[in-house]
Amino acid sequence: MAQSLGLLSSRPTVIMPSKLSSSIPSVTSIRPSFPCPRRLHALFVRAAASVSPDLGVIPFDGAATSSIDVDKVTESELKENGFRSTRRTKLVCTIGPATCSPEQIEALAVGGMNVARINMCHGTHEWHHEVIRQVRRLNEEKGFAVAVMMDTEGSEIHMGDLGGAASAKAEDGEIWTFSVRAFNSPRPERTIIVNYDGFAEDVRVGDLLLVDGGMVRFEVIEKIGPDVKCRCIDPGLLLPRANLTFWRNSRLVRERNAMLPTISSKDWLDIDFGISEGVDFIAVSFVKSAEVINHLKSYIAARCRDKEIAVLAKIESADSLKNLEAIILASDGAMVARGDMGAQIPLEEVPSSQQRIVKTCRQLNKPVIVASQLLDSMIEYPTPTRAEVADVSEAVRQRADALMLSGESAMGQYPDKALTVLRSVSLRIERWWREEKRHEAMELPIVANSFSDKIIEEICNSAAKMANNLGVDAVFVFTTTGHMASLLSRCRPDCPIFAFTSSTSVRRRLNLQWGLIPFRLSFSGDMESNLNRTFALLKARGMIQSGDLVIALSDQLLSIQVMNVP
Ligand SMILES: Nc1ncnc2c1ncn2[C@@H]1O[C@H](COP(=O)(O)OP(=O)(O)OP(=O)(O)O)[C@@H](O)[C@H]1O
Ligand SMILES: CC(=O)C(=O)O
Ligand SMILES: [K+]
Ligand SMILES: [Mg+2]
Repeated sequence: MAQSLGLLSSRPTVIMPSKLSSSIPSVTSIRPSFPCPRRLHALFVRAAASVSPDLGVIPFDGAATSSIDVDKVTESELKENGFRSTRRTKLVCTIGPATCSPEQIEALAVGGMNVARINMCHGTHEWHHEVIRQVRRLNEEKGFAVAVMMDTEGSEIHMGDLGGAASAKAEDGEIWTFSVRAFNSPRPERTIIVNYDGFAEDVRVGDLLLVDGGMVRFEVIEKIGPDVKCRCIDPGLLLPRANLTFWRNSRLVRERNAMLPTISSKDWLDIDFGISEGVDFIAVSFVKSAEVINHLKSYIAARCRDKEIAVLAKIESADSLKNLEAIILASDGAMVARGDMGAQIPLEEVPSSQQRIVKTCRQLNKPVIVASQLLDSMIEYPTPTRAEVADVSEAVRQRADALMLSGESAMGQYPDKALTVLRSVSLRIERWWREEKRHEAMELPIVANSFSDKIIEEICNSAAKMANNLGVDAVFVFTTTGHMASLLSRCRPDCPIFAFTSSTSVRRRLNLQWGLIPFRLSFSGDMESNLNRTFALLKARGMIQSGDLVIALSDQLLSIQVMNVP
């Protein structure tokens, strides 16, 4: 069932502007017949049009005005449970062998996936292309707004694949060889290929070699040319292309590998691929400084003028924590990549780093994802551990924008169940904290760097405060660039935020941000008519009801209105 319905059309097809047939009523005939909304309080903050040159009025597009894009899942959630109970925390799923079929991707979307992540450490461009195609098809045919995030490999040291094996078990006391040799013939047993040529020179006998942040540990016992012999001291499962770090005297060793570029030659090719595929986000692994983010952003800007790709900084190294504020300021968002982070800083420092990153992102108005091992045991088991549920709750309580599944959805046995756990824990914890009014207010510094942005920011702060004080059902924001919606999200109001944008790509990018329910809708500079039409469209689909109290904002008019749905 298609999810882009004309107001008066019951045709079960997607109505794309170009495909609208003459049988669809014209704009004038679909105007709702009820009178304009009764204003409880009408507050207009109008500023001269010149303050915001980028907020031009979108041409009134007759064809597109008759429809609104929303997916069936959002629609039925709103219908059945009302605004208040919608999930605010967004969910990112890594797509892998367990979830790459069209049916599996759809099951994830239905289960609440907001962003699909593809990890360029694995798979071919053809494989990733097919995944992206499936996500796009789902969006077009079913009205979803699932964004695609490409995650770069980065040039940190990692193992090669395991000669086709899905995993290998390393037992206590076993001797394994780590080598930079290229083996043509079948490789000898217990041999692991390392991607970094300087490996044998950099390690020393006595060093500890940590696989995957310490999931398996080895001690270096001998170096023979390019081969490094190691004894397993903490047994475990080796996974293909797992990350490797080495430690000396309890400290992470940063030898020449510290000089490896953040974006490798292979990463640049992957980024070109991502640009050509029109991915929505590029997450950069092992960011060390803001420069690399600035460099990538100008690279992207020079190559795609018509579409925007947001750049997310993955915070997973000691360097990235050192330069945190500058990196986040330069980026469009960040990821707390706890997997590698736990291999680069002491494990006991990971929780406080997470809290610091989440807070910094919120203050700087950048979306933040908490990632890795949230439900790790669900790779193998159908129920999470209590500790995992507590970990998910903590990230929700910190009000991170999004939570991410890695192995749980990429190669685990219970991807859908893992997503259900994230969804239900998020909903429950959000409601609990909201009802008990347990959230501490956070000081939100001004992020605007122009006067027009400052106006928008003040409007959002005031609207969020009003929304809480008046107990409104939802804030509606008509946003061209998405910026106003994200500033509202930053305030983390008690009610959900309906974000209307005429751009499908802005809609997808907004889907990563806390509390936003993004809709695609063409709108004009005339708020009266925008509101009437939006109310009519949403009411026709049962998503709002007469009497609902809403606050409506527009980034074109710079206005705040409070009203009951007529
Ligand atoms: N496209 C893929 N093809 C095959 N396996 C995959 C794919 N994506 C993920 N996996 C599997 O899922 C596991 C966990 O996912 P993922 O690699 O995303 O973890 P991660 O810790 O987030 O990675 P990284 O730190 O490299 O970004 C991987 O070790 C791999 O076995
Ligand atoms: C997600 C990721 O890259 C990590 O946790 O290391
Ligand atoms: K990666
Ligand atoms: Mg990582």
